[in-house]
Amino acid sequence: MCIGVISTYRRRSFTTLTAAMTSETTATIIDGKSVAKQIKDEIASEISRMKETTGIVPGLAVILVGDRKDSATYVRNKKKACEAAGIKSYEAKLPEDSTEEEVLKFISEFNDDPSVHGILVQLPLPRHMNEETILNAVRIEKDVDGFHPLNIGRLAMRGRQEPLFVPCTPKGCIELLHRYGIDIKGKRAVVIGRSNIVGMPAALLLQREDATVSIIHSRTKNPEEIARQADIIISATGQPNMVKGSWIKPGAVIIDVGINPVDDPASPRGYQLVGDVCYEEACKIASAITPVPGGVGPMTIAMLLSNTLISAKRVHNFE
Ligand SMILES: Nc1nc2c(c(=O)[nH]1)N[C@@H](CN(C=O)c1ccc(C(=O)N[C@@H](CCC(=O)O)C(=O)O)cc1)CN2
Repeated sequence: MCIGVISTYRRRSFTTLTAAMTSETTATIIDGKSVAKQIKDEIASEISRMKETTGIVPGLAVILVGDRKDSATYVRNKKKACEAAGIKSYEAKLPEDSTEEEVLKFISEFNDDPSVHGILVQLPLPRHMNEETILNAVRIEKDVDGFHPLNIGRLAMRGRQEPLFVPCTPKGCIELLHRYGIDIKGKRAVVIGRSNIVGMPAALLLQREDATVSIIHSRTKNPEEIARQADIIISATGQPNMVKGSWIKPGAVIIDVGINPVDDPASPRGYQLVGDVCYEEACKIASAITPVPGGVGPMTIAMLLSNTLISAKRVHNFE
């Protein structure tokens, strides 16, 4: 039984379970951790070939503002992953009470530094800062997070200029589907959540892959009914265990982006991480599912390395 928060998405509850839910079917577990490792190995060997033939070392600059523990962990993990792949990392750590101007100054320095091929501002920023102003200051050629409005705009406009980078988490979701041989073309896809970082770009990527896409958000009426039509669900709401078994069509593929801490005094950290989707229930109904942890999370960092390599190759015309 999955226990989650009561969310605005859940307007009515379903009492009848589908037949598949009571059967013994078990979904394929989409192992993001292994896929991410494989991709990071592929990137490391490409970087080593690039270094040998041209001497070029890709560089990634990370800007961290404030003292959030989770953000500090993600930045540390990004740095470690860069080192292992042969990417040089540059770091700017600023205190919580820094001004926007101070952050913009670092962005400007990294924008002008030719050894930096990618710039990333760790999110969320402190509340007194304007995220848009800061993300807009990153040169689009170095926007390895793909959050610049020009890159997002290009993602939305097919047949015109292509985005230089695609946001890492949604890119990782699609990569998982590809690497598990899951067809997207012509499928009904439902994205739950419409954030700029995950939900919206995930929906844009799915429709670029020729899926028929719906987005469920906090004002959607009857979200269960819409979700139950999906062949593929990508959930990115940050609401623990919100998507119950009753939301899932038998045989659907579930990509769970949520990484939600819930109190667990028995665990060494005092909490455990759960997804947006009630995993136990979903495993009995879906054909494939990403676990939390070990699903989409590790792909975010693998895609960041991939975008940094793309940037370095583009700057130096390396094939
Ligand atoms: N500038 C950005 N900020 C943020 C992004 C982003 O893509 N760019 N995404 C998230 C945080 N994030 C990377 O920054 C991130 C989150 C989670 C993971 C991950 O590997 N999670 C593990 C569990 C980790 C744990 O045990 O604590 C997993 O899911 O298996 C990597 C990166 C918000 N900010």
